[in-house]
Amino acid sequence: MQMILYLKRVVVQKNSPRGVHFRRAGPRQRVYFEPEDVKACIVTCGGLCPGLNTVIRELVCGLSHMYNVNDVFGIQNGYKGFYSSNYLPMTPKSVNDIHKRGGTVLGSSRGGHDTHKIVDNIQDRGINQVYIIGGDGTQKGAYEIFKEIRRRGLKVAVAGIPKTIDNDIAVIDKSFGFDTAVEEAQRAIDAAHVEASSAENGIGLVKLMGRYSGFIAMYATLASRDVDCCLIPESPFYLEGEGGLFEYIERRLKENNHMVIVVAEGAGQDLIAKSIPVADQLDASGNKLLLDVGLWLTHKIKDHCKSKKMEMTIKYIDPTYMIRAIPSNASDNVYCTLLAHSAIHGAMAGYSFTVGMVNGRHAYIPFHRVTSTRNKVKITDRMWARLLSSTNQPSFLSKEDIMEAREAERLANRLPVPASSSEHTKKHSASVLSNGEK
Ligand SMILES: Nc1ncnc2c1ncn2[C@@H]1O[C@H](COP(=O)(O)OP(=O)(O)O)[C@@H](O)[C@H]1O
Ligand SMILES: O=P(O)(O)OC[C@H]1O[C@](O)(COP(=O)(O)O)[C@@H](O)[C@@H]1O
Ligand SMILES: [Mg+2]
Repeated sequence: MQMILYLKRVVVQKNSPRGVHFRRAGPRQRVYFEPEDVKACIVTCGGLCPGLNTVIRELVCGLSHMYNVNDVFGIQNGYKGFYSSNYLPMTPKSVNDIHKRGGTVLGSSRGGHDTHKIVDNIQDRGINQVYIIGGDGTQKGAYEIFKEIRRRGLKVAVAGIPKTIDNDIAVIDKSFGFDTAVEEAQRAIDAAHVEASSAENGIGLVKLMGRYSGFIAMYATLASRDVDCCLIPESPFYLEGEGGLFEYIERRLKENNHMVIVVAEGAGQDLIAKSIPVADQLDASGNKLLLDVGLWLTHKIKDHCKSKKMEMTIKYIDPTYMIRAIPSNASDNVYCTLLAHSAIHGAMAGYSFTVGMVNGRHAYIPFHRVTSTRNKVKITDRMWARLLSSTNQPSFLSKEDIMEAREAERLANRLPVPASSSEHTKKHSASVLSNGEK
């Protein structure tokens, strides 16, 4: 069984003359597996995300209702559960209500990916469909499992379903749970706004998730309209001097008596490291553990205002785990259902892949495509420009920084050097092209 690519023209990217084609997701006329021979398992890995239980439910119910597959098992607590825990039998009845709960009924974990032990167990237990729900690390793990399965010549389909609250998975339009997280973040921003506006020179500071990508912070800011400044990892900022954060805070407080700052957890890590030098620490999966930018900023702002003899109050709200521990909202529930169904159709057809929506269409994506890069906010793109104009915050960038970021983006996308006068027009038409199939 092979990963089959490029049969259906679904996605055409602007820079590749022949385009990059992914196979369109959906039911196939002919399936590879006989339903009565299927033994499927489901695992959830990495951090939590709204919608995990919905995906699990729809995998179990979809396999049963669409293909009459009833031998489905849950792997407990992430990858290590393949070789260290009992496999849980799952039925449509046992998962009937789980989509109403946050978290994952299967449990999750970081670390513990031992490819050989995992594939040994898949082989010994006669599993022939493996559904793996998780983020970038998990999809790398799924690819390793797929390669080992292929090396051993096993007839096992591996279906990756990308999850991450940070929305940092490459290629796909959006990860499930992201909308729910942005919606929940509004409650924290509202609280920060109420606290700030009820004090004299009040500052509300909200920290949101986003290790390397500031999508939650950016969308939560755009949605709220109460935010005066949004800080994300992709846009370095500085505190002191002209155009710095302190100057902006002073101005905003003078103008409006209060302000709200949203900071993504990965923002300003270089600044913190400079002021509090500590050795890098990693979690069990090898991800860098971040220093608390919210707490650090709170102290820095307080110290600055004290040195300027400015009376002020700052309230720091950290809702990070609250926004990912809730059940998914209606639109994420629908999205989770479609992803689960696409995964089932692909696995039944015998493919191995990561499933996802690409330019509005569900597609089967080769694992390496989603694991080789990370989706990040482009600070030279329209969305970040919209945010800057909605908050009125400083960009913290010099003209040189912007040119440098544009050049890096141009090189990464292998775009031609723009003629300066027609640069905007060219960029615009290229973006339009990249968003459509034709
Ligand atoms: N490069 C890799 N190769 C194999 N497994 C990996 C790799 N990176 C992470 N994993 C495994 O994937 C799981 C989840 O990874 P992690 O980074 O914690 O979360 P996420 O998948 O959400 O990014 C962990 O069990 C980890 O051991
Ligand atoms: O404390 P934990 O659960 O290890 O994870 C915290 C991290 O998980 C995230 O939610 C992302 O997790 P994933 O990599 O699992 O998608 C980050 O935003 C955050 O830094
Ligand atoms: Mg990750």
